Amino acid sequence: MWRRVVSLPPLLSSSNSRRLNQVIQHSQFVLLRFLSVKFWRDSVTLFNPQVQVAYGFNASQVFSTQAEEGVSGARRKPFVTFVLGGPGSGKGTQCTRIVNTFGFTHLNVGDLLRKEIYSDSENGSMILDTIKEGKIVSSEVTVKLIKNSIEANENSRILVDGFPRSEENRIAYERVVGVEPDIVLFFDCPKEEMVKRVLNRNEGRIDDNIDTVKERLTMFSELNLPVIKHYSKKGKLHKIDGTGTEDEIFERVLPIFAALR
Ligand SMILES: Nc1ncnc2c1ncn2[C@@H]1O[C@H](COP(=O)(O)OP(=O)(O)O)[C@@H](O)[C@H]1O
Ligand SMILES: O=c1ccn([C@@H]2O[C@H](COP(=O)(O)OP(=O)(O)O)[C@@H](O)[C@H]2O)c(=O)[nH]1
Ligand SMILES: [Mg+2]
Repeated sequence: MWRRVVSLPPLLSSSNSRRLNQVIQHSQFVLLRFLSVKFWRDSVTLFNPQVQVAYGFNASQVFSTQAEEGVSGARRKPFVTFVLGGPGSGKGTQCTRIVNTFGFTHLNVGDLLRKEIYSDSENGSMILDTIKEGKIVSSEVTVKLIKNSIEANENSRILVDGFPRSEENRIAYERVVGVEPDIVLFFDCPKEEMVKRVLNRNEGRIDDNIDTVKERLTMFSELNLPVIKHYSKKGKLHKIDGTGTEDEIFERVLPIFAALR
């Protein structure tokens, strides 16, 4: 199109025509450069992790969402389930079943913290001491680990196992992540049964001993039960009888997720 315009005017002398041609070619070059720099800048911005964090998305999520949702392209936030219950109540065991049946991703927060101990991170020794004592690791550390894991995850369904363990944990999560969980499971189990299970767990955990489990049960009653009450008031809580065989308990879990399909 540019060339056609240039070749049009017999009204111009050949030197004027050449000059006009040069001007137009230069304009074309400037325009192309402008467009390619703009495209490059937009791409860099989109893939910049800080920008992604600021806007609460990552590029892979944007693109997978577009694939999932067709034309709308709006980001769909993951469906997050918090899984709560005392030590040994069967959270991890039932999460594995939910993953296998409903395709969730399992974020075991205790495991995330234990990984920090073995990865020589700056918080490793503090986390080790806290777990050994049966206390709760500071929200600053835990929420960051959870947020990073959720952001790195491509699955739209996530189980957060063993968090929040206190109201302070819950409030920090909601402030940093910016959303509440969609539903909350609570495996309700008598203390004697929980102690029996923990002492038989046999996974070589430093906190699976009678002194730590006693402290964990105190922490559970004082700090975790208020979180459970909070979600109950909000209508998000599914209280599940955590006694009986693993199969029997999973039978109680099934309808909760089947209803979401
Ligand atoms: N219904 C059950 N009956 C007996 N033992 C169980 C049951 N569910 C889980 N366990 C066992 O109890 C221990 C604690 O279960 P786990 O899933 O790790 O609980 P949590 O994550 O709540 O601490 C594990 O050794 C597990 O195999
Ligand atoms: O959000 C969490 C989850 C775990 N922990 C620590 O990690 C320990 C083990 O947690 P895990 O969920 O692995 O134990 P479980 O309840 O499954 O026995 C807890 O006692 C706490 O010391 C914590 O501080 N905050
Ligand atoms: Mg567990």
